[in-house]
This record gives sequence, structure tokens and C-alpha cells, in this order.
Amino acid sequence: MKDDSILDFTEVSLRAGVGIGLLLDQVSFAIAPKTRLAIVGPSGAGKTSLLRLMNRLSEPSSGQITYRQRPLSHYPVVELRRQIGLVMQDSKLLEQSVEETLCYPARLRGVGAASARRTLQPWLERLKIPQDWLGRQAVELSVGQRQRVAIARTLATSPDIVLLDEPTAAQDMGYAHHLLSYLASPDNPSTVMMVNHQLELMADWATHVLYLDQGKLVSYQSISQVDWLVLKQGIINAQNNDEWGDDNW
Ligand SMILES: Nc1ncnc2c1ncn2[C@@H]1O[C@H](COP(=O)(O)OP(=O)(O)OP(=O)(O)O)[C@@H](O)[C@H]1O
Repeated sequence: MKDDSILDFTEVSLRAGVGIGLLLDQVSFAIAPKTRLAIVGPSGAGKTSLLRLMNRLSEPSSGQITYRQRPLSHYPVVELRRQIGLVMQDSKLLEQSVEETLCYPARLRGVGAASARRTLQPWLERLKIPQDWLGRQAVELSVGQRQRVAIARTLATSPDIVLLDEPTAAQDMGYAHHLLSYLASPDNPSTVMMVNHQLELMADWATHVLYLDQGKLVSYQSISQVDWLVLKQGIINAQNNDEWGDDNW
């Protein structure tokens, strides 16, 4: 464990069930505050499983995860999830208006409706949520619009760490760049960890890259150390091996 890290994984393994192989295998790394981490690797490598461990949607089978030098399990789950916010790729939103959805975390903390709406206003501009969405039902939005609202809802709580699962996959290029540049700006107070398959976007955005393959940590590097061609080729090869594996013969 490093003194200056915000999140530490020490030999963390995750098994999905009895008789099933490891989803994550002895993964160790340490994240410093204000890191912008790109989590990359072929499909099925364990990237989402890694994010889920970080806010206790699942628990390691072995090894230890610490947040600010304390084991994750020592934090009450609700408090932990206030500090470490996770936005899944297919965020389910409740049957509420977009405005109610965005105000929901503040309302849960006992903030009054008018005050929650006022606090929300700058976030609408920052994350390009049009005013005319506010009265619409969140469940009626498109996948990309829903994802945008889910990201805004989490960022508006200013979590210490924000975990994003493919936040740009359903967005147009313009919005993807807008979101990434906000997350890299001094206005964003959160440490960000993001699963993303779009390596060219990550090359311009990340400060560090964590590369997973078959549940194993292949590398954890600062951006200046990453050889993008080697990384890309490794992912393509892993994907090809998977596609032409036993199941296909
Ligand atoms: N609850 C579960 N039970 C059994 N297997 C699971 C479970 N959750 C995930 N898996 C398997 O674990 C592996 C890793 O899944 P995970 O979703 O973490 O991969 P990923 O790297 O995020 O993939 P993708 O890039 O396709 O989203 C996959 O083979 C998946 O089928």
C-alpha cells in the first residue's frame, strides 16, 4: 500500500461461482488522487468486474482493496458509494422526470427541492443537459441521453472517485470530447477511472492506463510509458484468439 494512494488493490481475485474460473486473478495496483485512469482490454477481460469491486457491488474472493488506506469493507456501503460513484454502461433510471432524477441524490441527503434544483443548474450547462429535457420522463430518453443524465447525476454529487463504464460508447464524438475535456479540467474535483474501448480517445485523455486480459493485469503504466501500437495489437490478438477459440472449432 502506498501512503499517497487513494485506492489500492492487493492481490485481488474474483470468482463468479463454484466451479467457474477466476474473473480477476491476483490483481494489484495503486491509484494516486487526481489520476485519470483508462481501463482497457478485450471484451470479457474483467474490466466491468473490476469497477464493480470498487464500490462493493461485488466482493473479492481473496486479496484486499483499500480506499484512503482503510479496507473498503470498513466503510458503510451508503457512505462508500457517496465517495465512490459508479455509472454503469446501461444505467437504469427510475420512472421519474429528468429533473427529479438529477435532484434525487441531493433529495436523499435531505436537501430541499428548491435548493436541489438551484444546485443542479450549473451542472446542466457543464454537462450539456438541455433545459427542455427536465420535464421529460427519464425512461423515455434514448440510450445515449439516459447515459448523459446518469453521468450528470453522479458527477453533481462531486464524488471523491468516479467510476465510468464506457461513458462515451453511446455518445456522438462531439459530446464524447466535451465530457472528456470536462473530466480532465481543473473544474472536475474527482479522480476518474473509466472503462473505454476507444483507445484513440484515451490516448489524449488518460494520465494512466490499466490493461487487463483474461482477468489478469497485463500492465499499469503512466501515459508516457504506453506504447499504443503494442497495446492495440495485443487487444486485437486477444480478441482474435477468443473468437477462434475452442467454441468455434
Ligand atoms: N456474475 C457472473 N457470473 C459468471 N460470469 C460472469 C459474471 N459476471 C461476469 N462474468 C464473466 O466474466 C468475464 C468478465 O466480464 P466483464 O463484464 O468484467 O468483462 P469486460 O472486460 O467488462 O467486457 P466488455 O468489454 O465486453 O464489457 C466475462 O467472461 C463474463 O462473461
